[in-house]
Formats: sequence, C-alpha cells, structure tokens
Amino acid sequence: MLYYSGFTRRIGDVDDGSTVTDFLPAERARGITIQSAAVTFHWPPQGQGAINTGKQDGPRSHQSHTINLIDTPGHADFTFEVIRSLRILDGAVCILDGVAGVEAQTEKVWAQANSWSIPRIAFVNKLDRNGAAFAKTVKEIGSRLKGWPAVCQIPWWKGGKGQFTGVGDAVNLCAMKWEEGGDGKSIETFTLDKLEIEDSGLHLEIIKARAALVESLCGYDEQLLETWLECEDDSMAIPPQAIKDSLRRCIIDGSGKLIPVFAGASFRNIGVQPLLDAVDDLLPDPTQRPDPEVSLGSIKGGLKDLMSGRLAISPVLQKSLAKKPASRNSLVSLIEGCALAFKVVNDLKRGVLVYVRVYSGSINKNATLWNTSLHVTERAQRVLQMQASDAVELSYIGTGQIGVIAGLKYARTGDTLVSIPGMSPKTGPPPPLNNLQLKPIDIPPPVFFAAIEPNSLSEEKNVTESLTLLLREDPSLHMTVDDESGQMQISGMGELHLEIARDRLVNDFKAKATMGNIEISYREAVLTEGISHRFVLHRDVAGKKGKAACEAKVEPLLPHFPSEENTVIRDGNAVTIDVLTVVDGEGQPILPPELSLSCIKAALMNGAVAALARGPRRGFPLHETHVCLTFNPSMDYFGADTSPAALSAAARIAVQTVLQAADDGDSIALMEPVMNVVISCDESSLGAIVHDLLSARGGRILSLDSDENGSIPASEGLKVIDVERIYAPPDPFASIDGTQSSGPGQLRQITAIVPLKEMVGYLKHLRSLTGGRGTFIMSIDNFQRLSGPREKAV
Ligand SMILES: Nc1nc2c(ncn2[C@@H]2O[C@H](COP(=O)(O)OP(=O)(O)OP(=O)(O)O)[C@@H](O)[C@H]2O)c(=O)[nH]1
Repeated sequence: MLYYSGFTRRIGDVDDGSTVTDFLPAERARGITIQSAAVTFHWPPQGQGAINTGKQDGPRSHQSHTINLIDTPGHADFTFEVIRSLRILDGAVCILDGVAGVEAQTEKVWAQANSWSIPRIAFVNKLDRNGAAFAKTVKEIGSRLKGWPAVCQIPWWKGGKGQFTGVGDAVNLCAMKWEEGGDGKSIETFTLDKLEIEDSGLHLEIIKARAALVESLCGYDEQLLETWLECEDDSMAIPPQAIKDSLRRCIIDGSGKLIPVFAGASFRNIGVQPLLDAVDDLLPDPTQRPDPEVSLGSIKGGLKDLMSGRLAISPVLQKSLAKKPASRNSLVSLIEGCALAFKVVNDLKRGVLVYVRVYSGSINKNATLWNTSLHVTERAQRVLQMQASDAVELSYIGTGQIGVIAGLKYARTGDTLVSIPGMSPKTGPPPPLNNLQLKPIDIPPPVFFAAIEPNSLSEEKNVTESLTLLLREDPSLHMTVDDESGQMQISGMGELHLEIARDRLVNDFKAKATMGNIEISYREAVLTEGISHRFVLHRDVAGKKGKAACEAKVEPLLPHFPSEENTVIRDGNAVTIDVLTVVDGEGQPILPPELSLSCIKAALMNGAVAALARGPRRGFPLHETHVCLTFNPSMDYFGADTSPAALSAAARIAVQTVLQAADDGDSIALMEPVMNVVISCDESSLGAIVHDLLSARGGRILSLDSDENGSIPASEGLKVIDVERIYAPPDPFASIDGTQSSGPGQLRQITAIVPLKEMVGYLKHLRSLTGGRGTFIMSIDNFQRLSGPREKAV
C-alpha cells in the first residue's frame, strides 16, 4: 500500500525483515507485527487519478484521500494491542489467508470489531499458494463470521486452472491481469468484451458473480432494489457506482451483516490497488462515524452532544461555572481539542512519541493538554504525522486525524487528552470536565509473570525508568515492586508477550537487567468477611517523621458489586475509601489544612493497591477482594506528620495486617487462571485431542463444533446465513472442499476450559497429535480455587 501510494521506494518483505510498519527489531527478527504501527498516506497518490478502470460517475476512489493505516498484530498474545487500535478506526480491512481460511484468531478480532461497530471489508490473500481455496474461504466468512459475503472480486487463474494472475471484478465488470514477477504497477485491464476472447470462462463467471452480488445487495438495501427494478431486473445494467454506493450503505453501520470480499496475493503484488480503491469507495470517513462515547464521572453520553450542549451538564459544573460569569455555559465550547492517546512509542531518534486520534477540534502545536486520567498538564511541544518511518512536522492535528505528539512525559496508551486555552495548568478544567474520558477499554488480567533483576544496584534506577516507559507503551503489561525485598516483577498476557517485553527492555531500551523464568501468575482470594483493624503508623517515612492512621477491613468481592461513588475497581479488586468529614455551613468538608480530600484518597488508595499486589499466603496478587478503608481526621490526623507518604504507608500496613489475619484464620484461598481454549484440528485427530484434554489436563469440553459454525454467536437482528446459498466461484485446486460434511479431512473446532498450568508448552504437543496441522488460541476465562493437591504442586 505504501509503495503504490509513493511513500516508500521499495516493496518491503516480511520474510527478509524490511517492512516499514514492522519496525521494532523484535518484529523484524520474528517476522510478525507486535505493535500496531500507524502511517499516513494518500490514495490515489496526490495529483493522480485512480488506477481503477470502469466508467463510473465520480467514484470516491478518483479523488485523493488521506488514509491513516494501522497495521495490527495477528498473534493471540497481542489481542489487546488489536483491540486498542480497533476503537480508533473508521473502517477495517480484514486480511484472510486463502489457504487457512477464517482462523480462530480472526473470529476473535472480528467479534471485537462487531462490538465497536467498525465497518469492514475482507481481502482473501495468498491466492497464489498451493491449496488456495477462495470459495471455501468465502463460505467460511458466511458460516464463521456470520455476515453475508458479497463477492466483489473473483480470482483469475490462468486458463481456469493455472497460475493466479489477477482478479475478475464483479462491480466494475472487468478483469485485471498483473504482469508476472513485476512490482504490481503494470496492470492490464480487460473489458467484458475483450475478456470473452481472452478467457471466456472468467467472462461467464464475472456475469454470475455480478448477478449474485446484486441479488445479495437487494436483500439488504431497498435503494439498490429500486435501481434493479428500474433496470428491468437486469443486474448487468446497474451502474458500478450504484453498486458501490449500495455496498457502502450496507456496511456503514459496522454490524458486519454484509461483508464485501476482495481477492489477491500481496506477496505477488496482485490485488492491492483495487483494494485501496475499495477502501476509498466503501469505508466511511471520520464524519460518518457515530458520536464517540464519553464519560464525565457518572455522566455518560456522546462527545458531539457534549460539545453542542445537548448533553446535560451536572449541577457541579454549573456551580463552578457560575463563579465565572464570563465563561458561564461556554466552558465546554472552550475545549479546543479532545484526543485519545492510543499508542506510545519510544523512538530512538525522536524520544517518546504519543499517537493520538483527534475526536473533536484540533490539537495545536504548543497546546497545553490536560490528561484526564492522570490529572496532569503537559505541553504538546511538537505535533507530527508519520509517513512510513519519516515524521513530518505539523502545526496542528485536526478532527478525525491521526497524528503524533512528541515530548509528552506522562501520557500513556488509553489516556484522554483535552486542550483548553487559558485553563490553569495546575488545576486543569473544573469538574466534571477534568474527568472527561473517551470510552476506556477493559484490560484482561495478566496470567504470566517474571522477575526482573537489574544487573547491578546502580542500574536499578535506569531499569525502573525503562520499565515505566514500557508500561506507558503497553498497559496490558503490569509491574509490581515488592516493598520488602524491592524485587521487580512484570506480568503480561502470554509467554510471547513477556519474551518480547524482555527483548524490548534489553535491546531497545538498553536496560542492563535479566529476566527470570516466566511463571504462571496465580492469585489469592479472601473467602470470608474479616474484622476491622485500626493501624497507627508512627515511624520515619522516606526520611521524614511520619504519623498517620486508618482503619481497614477485607471481604470477598461479590459479583454484581454495586458501583459506589467512593469505590474504585482496580485489577479485579475493589477499594472503598470513606473519609469521615464534618461539613461547614456551605456543605464543604472541613479537612486538615495541608491535605485535600483527593490527596487523602489518592494516598490511601496507593497504600491499598500496594498491599493487594502481594497476598499473605504465597505472595501472589489478590483477586476479587474488597478493601474498605476509613479515615477519620479527628482521630487519624496528627498535624504535619500526617503526610501523603505516611498515609499511604499506614493504609498499606493496615491492609496487610487484615490480610494476614485472614490467612491465619484459613480464610485465604489460592486461585489459578483457567483458560478458554479453542482448538482447530482435523476430524481424524479429534478423539486423541479430546482424550488428552480430559484425562491428562483436567479440561472440560464446552463444544465440539464442526469448524464451519465458528464461535461467533449469530447476532440479534442479523439474518441467519444459509451457507448453501452463498455464491462463490468454484475452487480449481482446493484440497478440502468447503461443502464436505464429514470424513477425516473435515475441520473441527474444540472449545474447552483448561487450567493454564496444563496449557504451557501445549502447541508442541498439539502439533504431535495432529501431524503439525492443529492450531489453538486461548484467553483467560476466570480464576478458580485450587484444590489441596493442586496447590501443593504450585
Ligand atoms: N504465497 C504467499 N505468501 C504470502 C502472501 N502474503 C503473505 N505471505 C507470507 O505469509 C507470511 C506472513 O505474512 P505477514 O504479512 O507477516 O502476515 P501478518 O498477518 O501481517 O502477520 P502478523 O504480522 O503476525 O500479524 C510471510 O511469510 C509472507 O511472506 C501471499 O500473497 N502469498
């Protein structure tokens, strides 16, 4: 894509590690994408018409568009990276392997895209490979992704059975042939008349494909149905532009009910330019996307509604605005820009780069930005646009755009940044605007951890800084530092995830540290409600005299815990902080002069979170535990000695004490991560795999579907897909026919619940059971209490 749009001068190759988007050494070495790189280019190239043919009436692809391309990873350990990129997309191209078809990980990401309502098109790639099966893949799109495949292009095999040379286009009614072995720029286009002489079989198939495409669209789009009737039911007479408009209407809601399908082989440079045309023609621009969801404390709504004043502003804001008559009702309109930081990258040349998507207004160079998660201000010293691996300086990043802010010290992936000219850099905007957040995403709990050991004491600071940066980049990595031993641990989603983190730390950040063995992250849980304990801290904290107290209690966190204003849910635990204040005549709390309410709460929270990171039984993090902390200024405040650090330490020790008491009373259980595992295999290996899961791994089988059904539930309101009715041209060399219903070669999908411990090193075993063909993906399902013998084995 970058090559054809003129942004790189040579075509990158993942196999020799020369791609533009996979720029981390770890990515290039492994030939996989880990981070979702964002690059901007224009299609068609500025000043040029489209390469596409046909006599349409002003297709969008005839005008140059700015495209922000985000290349996302495919490996299951990096699912979170995909999810956090999905939310900022206006549209997506789902690239399928034409030999493997719809894979388990594809389904998983597809389901996520459904939940974020991302309009999508599909590209069936690798059609040059032996065993390529376009028809089988198209049918799987219907059966497994649960959307109707609208076949827009069909493969062109030389003489019907030979080499893959191009595509037949059912929208523009033409065929395109790529020069063999070329860079893909030379394309010969055949009109239907010319094609009839060149390849009459393909000519006939394009006519069939057109009829099927029109019929499918008419089932979803009344407007096309009308056009079809006007054309006297002649699907060949419908103008290509009417079909493109209809396809666009059918996919714009992001429900995935209809999926336009394109074909190619990127390795042979076949099919890329028409795919780019389809991106222009079919996927929405930022103005056509739904209003992004925002929350301001307990107020929820759309960002545009907030900006236009349609979203009811809380009495709190009105009150704070009332104090500034000049800005009454207009503070919201003073928001110059609102953006989401979706990615943080430490660039060796340029320092830390924060990738943002601007949702409203603009982010200007030198703007003061308020980070609504961290409650800090920072200046956007430079704003850039990434073009391949080059950065171009900008004066601002406008609405809908993706760009980069350089020089930020705090912003992390997932933070919301707002710019309000004239806002106080110290206090930021008044509440609840200071809490304005674009919808956050759920981060699954980490299930593996490893110790990080600096090579020498003097390296410790550098290692900590590098780890902090790594965590800003990837919030699905967690770091804990043991208070007593000072040992650092990082935890993450999978073994590969941690291995890559180590590579990044050592090779990219040049941290002098070693990582210990990767181990399973068990959890500890409180089984019964404990008794309250008041702890008075009276000792030096961080070299200063400290005295503070608070009361703590722990109990199991029950499902459907009601969300209370003074409760924060963090890493699967809940912390409730009650500050018993007396209020003055105006209803304002009377607090010690040196401490604000938010400062007290933040200090107590830090203490509680630190205590929850290490349980009393085996030192594993606590899980589903509810901590209640009470601070009573009349008893627990001791003048200047009660610093935030002293409060934090008091809270930490108070919580540790009640947790220890729970363990002494046998009220702490050890919990193990249990995974949802989806295995794809041949029918012939099904028995052996199931037997192994049940007898050797303590697994529980949830389903044994034929692979055709997939794991995505048919969404409500969407039509049930009858696979038999899906149109696809016949596959000349498919090794497995998509219609085959039984026999040793049929694909099956096993879904099971298995303890993570039994899944370590499973890929090797699965390969041996399946002659190398089986694949699996897994994700955390829940944490389950370990029985006595299993606990002993930990
Ligand atoms: N024969 C053939 N091989 C291809 C084609 N496209 C990609 N490949 C090969 O498939 C492998 C994977 O390619 P990638 O581009 O890294 O695939 P990806 O889906 O981006 O993988 P992740 O980066 O892990 O997400 C490489 O060895 C490519 O050479 C194709 O059209 N034909």
